[in-house]
Amino acid sequence: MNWDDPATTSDDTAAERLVGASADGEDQAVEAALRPKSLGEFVGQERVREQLDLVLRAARARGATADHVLLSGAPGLGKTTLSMIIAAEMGAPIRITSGPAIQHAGDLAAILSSLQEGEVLFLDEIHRMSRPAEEMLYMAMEDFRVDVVVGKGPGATAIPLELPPFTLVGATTRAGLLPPPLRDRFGFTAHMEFYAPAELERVVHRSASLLDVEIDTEGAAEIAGRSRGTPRIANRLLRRVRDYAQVKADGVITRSIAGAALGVYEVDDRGLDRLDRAVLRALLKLFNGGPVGLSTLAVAVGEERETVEEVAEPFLVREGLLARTPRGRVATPAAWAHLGLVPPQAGGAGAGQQGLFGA
Ligand SMILES: Nc1ncnc2c1ncn2[C@@H]1O[C@H](COP(=O)(O)OP(=O)(O)OP(=O)(O)O)[C@@H](O)[C@H]1O
Ligand SMILES: [Mg+2]
Repeated sequence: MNWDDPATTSDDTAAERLVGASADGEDQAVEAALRPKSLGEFVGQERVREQLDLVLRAARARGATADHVLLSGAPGLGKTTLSMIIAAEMGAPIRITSGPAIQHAGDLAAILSSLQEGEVLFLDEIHRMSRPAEEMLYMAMEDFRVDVVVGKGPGATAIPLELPPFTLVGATTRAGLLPPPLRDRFGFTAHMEFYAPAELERVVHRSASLLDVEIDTEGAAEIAGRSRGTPRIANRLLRRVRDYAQVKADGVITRSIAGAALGVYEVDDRGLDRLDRAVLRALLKLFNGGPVGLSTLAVAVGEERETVEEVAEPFLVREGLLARTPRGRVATPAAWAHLGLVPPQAGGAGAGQQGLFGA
């Protein structure tokens, strides 16, 4: 597909973008090797780390099972990693499942009743659990008990079942979607923030050394700066830059190698990819910076509304390049600057034309 040409249409889903935050097949294969195994190894998130350290230390000192923990944050920020660290720090086994995998309360009852004392139950995408399972979980979390319903209709009876104490670690990208009774049953909620460039630099250095790749300080900074505040993206960009360094150079990653490699993959110095830039370019060039409706903008870049709204816009908004207003999408001054264009009002009549054939 050609995102540079606003007229090109495509049914591509942009799912395999290099700067996408969710895990692709290759990520899943290598992530296990790159996952920090202890709180000490976990880079950044100082506040969350400190709070969690206290929770876990106190529980250990009491010889008790740790309180239930809710991890909320965008994809790729380290929720699964932290859940494994919690188990490791408690010296406890971990059972991993997810909201969508638990469709019936019975599925959950089976898991809960087979837990060992002190075990960590990691429930990923907890906001996507079915309603009956959710209600069963309330009681399990609070009273370490479930009611198993036997039989159907008027003859059905609930048999109470005692559970061993366990630690539920729930993860969600959408904490706002959790019903308050569920949210309230967690003893501790960790809000994971996007990482600062310096933190991502440390992630890149750490991963490079695990992958046995040589990288200098500036090379790591270059990758970190394009990683959208997300360790998963930093690790993925590192792998692509490593390939480039191996094929085109001596394998050592420097600033110029990283820049050239990510240029090949069209990830710019701010971490925008072709889709992001196509949306911005259409907004600036075709609609003079807006406001323009989402549907019109989507047609202009030849994408589905949802792709523009859910794939491109969140990062553009976060970067302060695009604003969603009641009248439509509007480019900010930073957007004009990023694409090297001059906003119309700044230069008088016709100024928006400048750079029309350039950028
Ligand atoms: N603080 C960190 N330090 C070092 N590496 C990290 C850190 N956080 C995440 N990573 C790396 O980023 C990758 C993605 O992390 P993880 O799978 O834990 O994200 P997630 O929040 O569970 O994402 P999703 O919402 O998609 O499930 C892992 O390979 C891990 O190695
Ligand atoms: Mg995860």
